[in-house]
Amino acid sequence: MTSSPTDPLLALMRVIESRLPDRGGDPQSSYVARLLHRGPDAFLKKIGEEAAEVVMAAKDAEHGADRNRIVCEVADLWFHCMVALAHFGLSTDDVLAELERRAGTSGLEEKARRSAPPIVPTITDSTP
Ligand SMILES: N=c1c2ncn([C@@H]3O[C@H](COP(=O)(O)OP(=O)(O)OP(=O)(O)O)[C@@H](O)[C@H]3O)c2ncn1[C@@H]1O[C@H](COP(=O)(O)O)[C@@H](O)[C@H]1O
Repeated sequence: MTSSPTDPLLALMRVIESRLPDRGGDPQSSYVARLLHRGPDAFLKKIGEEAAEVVMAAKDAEHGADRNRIVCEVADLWFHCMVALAHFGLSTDDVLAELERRAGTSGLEEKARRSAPPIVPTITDSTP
């Protein structure tokens, strides 16, 4: 377990999970249940939109606009990603565990490892 029980991300994750269709989430009374009921296309579209809004808020902030808009847009993006995680039976704990796994490994090192050419075994000719 990566997060503590008081972690706001964990608390929100549990609320989102409680809105899953097989947990009785009601699309009439819950935005999350409605998104989950509509299926992946609905929340994946929102993730794309919210990601674009993060970019726009950051570009606006570069030109003097309120930086707090970035916070709001990132919150919307995280929230919709969490809905996607719940749909696929995953949670913020899985993401935090992956980030923990990466801790201490330089991003440059990791990038170099990803783009390294595959190791091809050398075949030695043993015919007499
Ligand atoms: N954190 C959020 C949260 N962040 C954003 N949103 C909703 O996400 C949508 C953001 O979409 P937009 O900004 O594009 O607004 P919009 O144009 O109205 O959205 P669409 O019509 O395109 O869906 C809005 O409807 C927001 O209300 C959220 N809805 C819910 N939560 C959390 O989820 C919990 C459960 O919500 P319900 O399932 O609705 O009870 C809530 O108590 C909150 O803690």
